[in-house]
Amino acid sequence: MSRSVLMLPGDGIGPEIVAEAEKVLKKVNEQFELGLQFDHGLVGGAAIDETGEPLPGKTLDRAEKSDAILLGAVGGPKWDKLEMAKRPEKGLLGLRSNLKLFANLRPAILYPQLASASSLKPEVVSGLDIMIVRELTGGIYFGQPRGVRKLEGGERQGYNTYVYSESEIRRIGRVAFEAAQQRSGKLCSVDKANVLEVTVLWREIMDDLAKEYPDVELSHMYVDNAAMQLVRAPKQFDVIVTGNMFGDILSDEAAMLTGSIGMLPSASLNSEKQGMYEPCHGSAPDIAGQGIANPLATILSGAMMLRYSLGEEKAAEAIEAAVSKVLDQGLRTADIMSEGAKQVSTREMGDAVLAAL
Ligand SMILES: NC(=O)c1ccc[n+]([C@@H]2O[C@H](COP(=O)([O-])OP(=O)(O)OC[C@H]3O[C@@H](n4cnc5c(N)ncnc54)[C@H](O)[C@@H]3O)[C@@H](O)[C@H]2O)c1
Ligand SMILES: CC(C)[C@H](C(=O)O)[C@@H](O)C(=O)O
Ligand SMILES: [Mg+2]
Repeated sequence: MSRSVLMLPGDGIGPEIVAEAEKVLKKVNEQFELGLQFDHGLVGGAAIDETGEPLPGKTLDRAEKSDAILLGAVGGPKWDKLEMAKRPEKGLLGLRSNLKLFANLRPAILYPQLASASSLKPEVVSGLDIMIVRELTGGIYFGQPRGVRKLEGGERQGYNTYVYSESEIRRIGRVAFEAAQQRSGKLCSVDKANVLEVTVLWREIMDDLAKEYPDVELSHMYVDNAAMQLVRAPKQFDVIVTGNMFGDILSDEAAMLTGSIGMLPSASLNSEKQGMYEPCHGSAPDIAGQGIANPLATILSGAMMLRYSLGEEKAAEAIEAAVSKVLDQGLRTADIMSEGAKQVSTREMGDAVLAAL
């Protein structure tokens, strides 16, 4: 059976890290006879430069037809002066909303080899394994109305709208409860229900859902406290479920517990389990073109793709084991470098994973 994977490298370090993930995926494709066909497309700034649009129709069409997508990152200062609707990030958000990729899974796992790279003391983070379930196609990112308007008197006012419907909350809630069932049975829902009505409803629906999952212990936490607890005692969390913007912020925070944002992969799924896979980090314009970016988050996103969209658990585990092996060998990109380790480039890291497979 032939399945198609669309590679969307994007901007900045995107092409550098996707090239390494592609090598790795092609190798497991051969080893495990997966029958994957690889195609490439344009998104973000790269697409603007070529076509004038951050999400060209051709890319969306291919994305809709593919079994899974691997995306690098989009954005960068070159396009920051464009109006919002034309920015590279619109291409990414357009893919997420058009493909209805409402469930964003962001696992923050500390590899024991990287304990000293974590922002926290080893005893606070050792064994850390958190799953952040972020709602991805709603909330303040997509709420209407939005924009910048002129007030009486001429002053301008920027505005966005934070909305969630019951059904949107319920469907992401189910993903999180099911994830908790498969893990330790603990779920923490993060909101701002002391201030925002939209999250009062969020909390109510989560409580309602909890009745259907008696084996899951549901707790609630305000987002400001959750941000603090993540750096105070992160191992109290197993699965976290939250809205689009809070999830964006908390996942970057959680990344540093694992040593680097360059270690955090993600899966964005729709109800058909079609998925887009991407590292949680951005296009890192400050290090683009230098060959020093960490490709592991993207390589691990490739493993998530094999697991969640392609049903190839063995191949996914092989990639994860290979990543662990290169870390055992003491190989580190600059962002996770520590004393006594050997610093390698983006390409050398990809080659090492390839060799470890
Ligand atoms: N999914 C995405 O495509 C995505 C995600 C986040 C940000 N962005 C975009 O990326 C651009 C830059 O955003 P930013 O600087 O706020 O965030 P960023 O994640 O690109 O970079 C933040 C910091 O982390 C470092 N970093 C990121 N990835 C790394 C890696 N793989 N290896 C080593 N270091 C890494 C960068 O060098 C930088 O110092 C913006 O245009 C933003 O909108 C895109
Ligand atoms: C680039 C941006 C639109 C995106 C987001 O905010 O979702 C990014 O920060 C992410 O975490 O994937
Ligand atoms: Mg982000």
